[in-house]
Amino acid sequence: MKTFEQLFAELSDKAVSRPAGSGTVAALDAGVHAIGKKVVEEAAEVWMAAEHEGPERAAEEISQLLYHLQVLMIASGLGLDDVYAHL
Ligand SMILES: N=c1c2ncn([C@@H]3O[C@H](COP(=O)(O)OP(=O)(O)OP(=O)(O)O)[C@@H](O)[C@H]3O)c2ncn1[C@@H]1O[C@H](COP(=O)(O)O)[C@@H](O)[C@H]1O
Repeated sequence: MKTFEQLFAELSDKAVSRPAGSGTVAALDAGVHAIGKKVVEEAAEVWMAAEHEGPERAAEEISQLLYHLQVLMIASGLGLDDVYAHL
């Protein structure tokens, strides 16, 4: 288990170190357009899970949406504080 901040630190490191086989590196190389499409797809899956599939599936889909949002943040040059400033 990891927190939002721990995952963001891990993904930020991977963006720099670019380890072989990393899905995050592949997503970053695909670019903001492709990552954005993934965010929209995952958001729809969150909605469907929450409405039809129960809390456990909703939690799983929400974790995936948070992951893709973090990849989009990194691809856009945004840090945690840039987003937290608006919460
Ligand atoms: N938390 C996640 C995470 N959540 C979601 N995903 C990605 O999102 C996909 C889930 O999307 P879908 O539900 O659409 O499943 P899918 O259709 O089978 O996936 P695709 O065919 O679209 O890739 C997964 O296959 C992963 O590619 C994640 N990929 C990585 N992480 C974590 O990110 C860290 C870095 O990962 P790597 O960069 O791969 O090393 C590690 O701690 C991982 O646990």
